[in-house]
Amino acid sequence: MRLVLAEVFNSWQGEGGSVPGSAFGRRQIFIRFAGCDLDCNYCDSREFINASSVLHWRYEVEPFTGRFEYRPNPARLDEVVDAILRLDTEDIHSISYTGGEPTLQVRGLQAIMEKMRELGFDNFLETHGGLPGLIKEIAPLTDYASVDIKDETAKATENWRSLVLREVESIRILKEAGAEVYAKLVVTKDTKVENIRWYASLLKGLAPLAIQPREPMDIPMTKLMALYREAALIMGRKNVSLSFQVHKYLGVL
Ligand SMILES: C[S@@+](CC[C@H](N)C(=O)[O-])C[C@H]1O[C@@H](n2cnc3c(N)ncnc32)[C@H](O)[C@@H]1O
Ligand SMILES: Nc1nc2[nH]cc(C(=O)O)c2c(=O)[nH]1
Ligand code: SF4
Ligand SMILES: [Mg+2]
Repeated sequence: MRLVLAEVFNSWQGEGGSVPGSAFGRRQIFIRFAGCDLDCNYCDSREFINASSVLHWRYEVEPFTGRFEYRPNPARLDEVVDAILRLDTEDIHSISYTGGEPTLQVRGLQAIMEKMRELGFDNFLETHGGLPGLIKEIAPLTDYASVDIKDETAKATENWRSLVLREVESIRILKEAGAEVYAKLVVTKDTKVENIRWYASLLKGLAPLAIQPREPMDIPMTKLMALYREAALIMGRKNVSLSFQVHKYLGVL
């Protein structure tokens, strides 16, 4: 089994806010897969989007040291598991599978999620949710999931509305498989209120929503407050939270 990875590191989960299913503030070991089929204009992992150009993966030998060992891609499953276990600080809430888009390598993702569950870890999936057929294959191995709802302003793909509907379908699949799931929505100063209403109507009664300002932040607080309020009026005041990328403020991966 081979995996094309970007990096493996141990950090605090910096996103998700306080919605049920969020691991915000918890220790996680992150496996960042290379490759993505979308093109969000704000993506902070753009260097890993084209998997064929990611010739090496790296793992941080000690958390927060910025010291890495580099290995050639594709990675063997056993060497990735070895890197994870070396990074285990014995306070790990779950393993976070992110990227790029982890579900694009669904066989490798399945294999490592199985292995980590066997070793007693919970699995946390960070996904754009645009591939419900692949989500179906790993849903039984998923304990927690953050599924992005790509706002129109992300310009992630041609047919944006169809992507959002597929993301909602992925949320449904993960919930039915027993995972704790929340939706994450990156918003900008140009995010439209009528789109917030549409997302909130799709998510109402299905999953809570973490609203995350795009970094570097360009959205005025009054606008962020208005978007939050629109979502809460539709979804219920206990089902919406803010989420900031706190790891960027801490200066950690
Ligand atoms: C890099 S993506 C990888 C996982 C998956 N491809 C996705 O988009 O959900 C991880 C998370 O970072 C968020 N993200 C990426 N760049 C960001 C930025 N500049 N500001 C805020 N959130 C960002 C994404 O929206 C997503 O929730
Ligand atoms: N600390 C930290 N928390 C994160 N939450 C989601 C991340 C991601 O890139 O998927 C991420 C990340 O890159 N670092
Ligand atoms: S889906 Fe995720 S990895 Fe892909 S471009 Fe968007 S934010 Fe980046
Ligand atoms: Mg990140």
